[in-house]
Amino acid sequence: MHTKPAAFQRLRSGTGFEVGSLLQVFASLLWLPQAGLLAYALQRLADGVGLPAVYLPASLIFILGVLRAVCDAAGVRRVFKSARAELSRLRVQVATSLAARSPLDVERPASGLAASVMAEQAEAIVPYLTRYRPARLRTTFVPLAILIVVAPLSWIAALILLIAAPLIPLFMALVGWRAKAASEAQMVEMGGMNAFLLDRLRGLATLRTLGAVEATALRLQESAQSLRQRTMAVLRIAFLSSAVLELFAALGVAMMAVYIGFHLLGQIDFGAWGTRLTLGQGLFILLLAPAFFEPLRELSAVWHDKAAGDAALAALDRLSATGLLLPDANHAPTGVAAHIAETPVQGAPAVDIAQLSFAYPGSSVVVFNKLDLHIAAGEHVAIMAASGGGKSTLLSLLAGLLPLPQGAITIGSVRLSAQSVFLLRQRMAWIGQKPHIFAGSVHANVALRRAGLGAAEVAGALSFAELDRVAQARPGIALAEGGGGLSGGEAVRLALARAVVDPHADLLLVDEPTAHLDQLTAQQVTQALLQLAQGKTMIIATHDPVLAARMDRVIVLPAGGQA
Ligand SMILES: Nc1ncnc2c1ncn2[C@@H]1O[C@H](COP(=O)(O)OP(=O)(O)OP(=O)(O)O)[C@@H](O)[C@H]1O
Repeated sequence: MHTKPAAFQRLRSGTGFEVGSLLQVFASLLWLPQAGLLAYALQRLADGVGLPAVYLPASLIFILGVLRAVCDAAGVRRVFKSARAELSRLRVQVATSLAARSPLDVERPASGLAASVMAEQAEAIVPYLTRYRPARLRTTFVPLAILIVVAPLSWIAALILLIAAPLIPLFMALVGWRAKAASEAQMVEMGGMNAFLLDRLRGLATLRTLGAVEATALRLQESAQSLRQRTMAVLRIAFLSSAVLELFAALGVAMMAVYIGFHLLGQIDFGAWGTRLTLGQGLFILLLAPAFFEPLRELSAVWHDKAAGDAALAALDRLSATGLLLPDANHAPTGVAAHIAETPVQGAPAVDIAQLSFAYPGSSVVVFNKLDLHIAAGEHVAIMAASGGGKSTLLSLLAGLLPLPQGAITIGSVRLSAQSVFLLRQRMAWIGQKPHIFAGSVHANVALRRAGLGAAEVAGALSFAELDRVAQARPGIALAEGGGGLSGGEAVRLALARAVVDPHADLLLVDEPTAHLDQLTAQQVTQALLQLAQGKTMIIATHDPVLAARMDRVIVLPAGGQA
């Protein structure tokens, strides 16, 4: 069964669309009085009444022409503006649903694919809304209006239109199925290629050192070739459908011309309800015949816009499919700044974990089974366990980056829940072993556009993290995506600087800060961390016994997470 994508059902056709599309339909319908006046004027000329008699109809034709152009332009403008607004709304919707997914969700769409669908493929929705939808509305009204006007003059003319017209949508529906499948295949290929390209570009250094650049280039070439074939398939269907429609439309108009011509010459004297058509009436029908097929031809020309639009909506839907969600995915906070300002400063929080059980959805590994832990306010603890023992998972659960587990996590006096997690996150700072560095200046990477962070605060934070002596870490220096330009230890210290400037952070969650660092750098990072953690609660996941020894307490997670 053919089901429409969910985004399609959510697609809003607000008043802008309706008014705009109706204006375009009205503009098309104005051709009827124009054609009537034109036929009348020619009839009068043929009657030999002289040129002055046609001045009035000619002026009216001109006025109607101007009105038509104005209505059409206004309609197109309104529809276009609404379509762009609708596209922005859909993008926000998809971005929100992507942001609601846990960063630990292994099924999250690849960044390249998400970027390609949201930025590039989603654009196909605009022609779908601006061209296909108004064309469909015109096809509903204009041929019907022409049929109603022509039928009382000649039943044969009406019959010709009636027979030729249904063949067109019938054929289009058949082609439409193929067109949609072809467009979907093309978009999947395009998204796949973008995802592959982005992924490999990120890992170019690895590929080069392992001598795998050739093989990657070959794979990319195959992908490009496949995309080319799929694009050609879409174009072939688009050309085929247009060609067939043009044929039907041309045949319909030709049949009408033959009938009217022979009727006016007296060769065919039936079909006009027992009378004979005048020259004016014949011309009127002849002028309307192409206008009858016009919306249908237009619909066929934009048929592949519909197919591409449907495919783009389906791709957006696949992106917004729910996966591993953040606890507050369905509790979008409003008035963020106000919330932060309202957060009472309570001093470092204690952390209580009671009967905590957790397994990743779809995984048979039980990471925690009824774990109990108490970390006192202001305490600095090291969490140690074998690799895969759940250290990072515990920190992620505390930070509300995974769905709520069974059992209770209480931070300060507030229990972690869908409602509280947003506010609780305001008082946490997360420092990971591989902090994400955005492409941009060091200043931007530390400030992260947070309110109230000027040059002085950022400089202070860099000095605290002992980055002020590193030439590559001056505030104005540009960093490459992924931290290019900084060493591993410098990147961790940059993450420290990010935490330093956060006045609300009194619970530090730190994931293996000294992993892969040399002894001296590890010592510097440890020192900076301890300094930062003064008066704050700090939980560090680590394998490093030297770092662990500097903490107030070491907690070893047993296998299976059972306390
Ligand atoms: N995103 C995920 N989806 C499913 N399972 C996961 C995910 N992340 C980790 N796991 C699994 O959960 C368990 C705990 O992993 P976790 O990363 O918390 O361990 P860790 O103690 O931090 O390990 P390491 O010291 O190697 O960093 C492991 O069995 C791991 O395979």
